[in-house]
Amino acid sequence: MNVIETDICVIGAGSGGLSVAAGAVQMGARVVLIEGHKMGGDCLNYGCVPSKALLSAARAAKAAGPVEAEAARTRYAAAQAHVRATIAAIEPHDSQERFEGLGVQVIRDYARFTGPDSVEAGGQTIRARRFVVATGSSPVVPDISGLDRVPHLTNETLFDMPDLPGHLLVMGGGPIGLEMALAHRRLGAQVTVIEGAQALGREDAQAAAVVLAQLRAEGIEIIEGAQVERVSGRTGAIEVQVTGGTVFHGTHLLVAVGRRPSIDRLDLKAAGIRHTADGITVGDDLRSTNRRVYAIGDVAGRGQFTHLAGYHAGIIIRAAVLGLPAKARADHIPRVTYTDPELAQVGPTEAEARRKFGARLQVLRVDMAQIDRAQAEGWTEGFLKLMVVSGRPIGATIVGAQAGELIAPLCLAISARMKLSALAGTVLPYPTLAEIGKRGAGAYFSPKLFDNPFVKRMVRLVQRVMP
Ligand SMILES: Cc1cc2nc3c(=O)[nH]c(=O)nc-3n(C[C@H](O)[C@H](O)[C@H](O)COP(=O)(O)OP(=O)(O)OC[C@H]3O[C@@H](n4cnc5c(N)ncnc54)[C@H](O)[C@@H]3O)c2cc1C
Ligand SMILES: NC(=O)c1ccc[n+]([C@@H]2O[C@H](COP(=O)([O-])OP(=O)(O)OC[C@H]3O[C@@H](n4cnc5c(N)ncnc54)[C@H](O)[C@@H]3O)[C@@H](O)[C@H]2O)c1
Repeated sequence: MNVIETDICVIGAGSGGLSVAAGAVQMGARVVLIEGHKMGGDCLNYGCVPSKALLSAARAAKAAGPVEAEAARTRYAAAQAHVRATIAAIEPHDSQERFEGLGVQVIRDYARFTGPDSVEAGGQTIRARRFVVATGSSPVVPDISGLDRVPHLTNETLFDMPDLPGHLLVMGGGPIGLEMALAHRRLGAQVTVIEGAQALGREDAQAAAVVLAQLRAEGIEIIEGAQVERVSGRTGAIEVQVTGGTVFHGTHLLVAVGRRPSIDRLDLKAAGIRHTADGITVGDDLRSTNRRVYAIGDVAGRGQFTHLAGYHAGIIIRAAVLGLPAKARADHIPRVTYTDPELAQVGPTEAEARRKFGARLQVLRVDMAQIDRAQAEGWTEGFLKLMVVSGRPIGATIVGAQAGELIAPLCLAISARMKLSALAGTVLPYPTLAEIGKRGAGAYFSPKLFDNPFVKRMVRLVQRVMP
């Protein structure tokens, strides 16, 4: 068998793996990149990109107003075409040709470890100084009675549906379930979300309530506390039975109940790499139990976001390419659910911050309705919560129009561990929605300035003596 010797061997050409490969090769390392399926991974082909493209088409459909069934089907076909066109526009950036052009040796096959310092793929053995496992995750299809016999969709098949479903049943009220529920509702389907616990249960409860109320107002049925126990039927006539015996009827079923790390094909044992059900076990340095091997992105079990995989890639470049010490932080990683309104979070929620900081935590709240631009646009639903400890922001929740954009300056402030005074002192254009962050920071200083007897005495004194 042909043996390739290299500096860095990256397994998985998705968000994390591509970033490591591009960075490492451009900095002078020899890089082998192994991909078993599509270049670009989940985000480009089955995740962020198609889901946001479908949501965009759905927003346009809502703005255009309701149409008859036949027109809705045509509109759905156009929305799917927009999804394909968006992927096609981004694809070249993640392509084999581009990476080979950068000097990366690309092997198209599934890789498996054959020892602590070797993997096999494409009929070749690859020995590397460092390995980076970036194999991502796949949809969980739970062991529910009947599900193995009933046709169901996941994020890997949803974007290829030939026709608009009449009534989409969505199992799971997490970000995938709710984003796709909204997209399909706006494109003309009936939609029922069946959630075993609480929809958006990981999020700030007040913020989640704002989103859920709006989704229900758009006609999406959201059932909470309803664990799916049995599934039966066929495409066109599907029945889902939940705890308590209630049965929901629909034409199609989307399973969106979480993700599992993609490790089955890797033979991790052969390389002495330990893992749990969440993913490959790594420390803050992202090193596995085999010191030559790092794990990043979804497969590292520390969160499932493209920007997290990209951040991990930067840590690897520092550690494995430049040989510098590097540790991954987790306190500044944002997330956004792209419903309407959007829900954005960076750092801990109020409840998480209270558990950690107790009485040291101060929470500042600004309602969207207090922002002039929000009034002008009619986007008054939602709020900002700013979690502050010792004069520094440590977390922020924004729910409302464009929350995903509005969270950016707070991500910067938390990531750079800036003081609130920096936010409060920034001059922002008026009238913008972004003023909400500055208003939150201002709310921290207002009582200190305006309700302070010492300040009032000082001002009286200054006014008396000032010529
Ligand atoms: C519907 C949906 C919407 C999403 N929306 C967002 C969003 O809006 N924002 C966001 O930040 N995140 C979003 N995500 C999450 C995001 O897609 C993932 O966090 C991201 O893709 C993880 O990147 P990764 O590099 O870890 O894995 P991936 O991008 O999944 O790449 C892993 C690659 O490894 C390959 N592979 C697996 N096993 C092997 C092997 N043994 N050998 C060789 N190759 C292998 C796979 O084929 C794949 O190409 C969404 C996910 C889904 C499912
Ligand atoms: N906008 C984004 O950034 C974005 C979008 C989509 C996905 N993602 C990533 O992908 C991950 C996975 O998303 P997801 O929505 O699949 O998973 P999730 O784990 O976030 O949510 C799954 C939901 O399904 C429910 N559930 C589980 N079993 C059930 C059952 N038998 N019956 C009914 N409900 C059940 C859970 O209670 C949970 O609320 C996310 O956590 C996120 O990291 C990110």
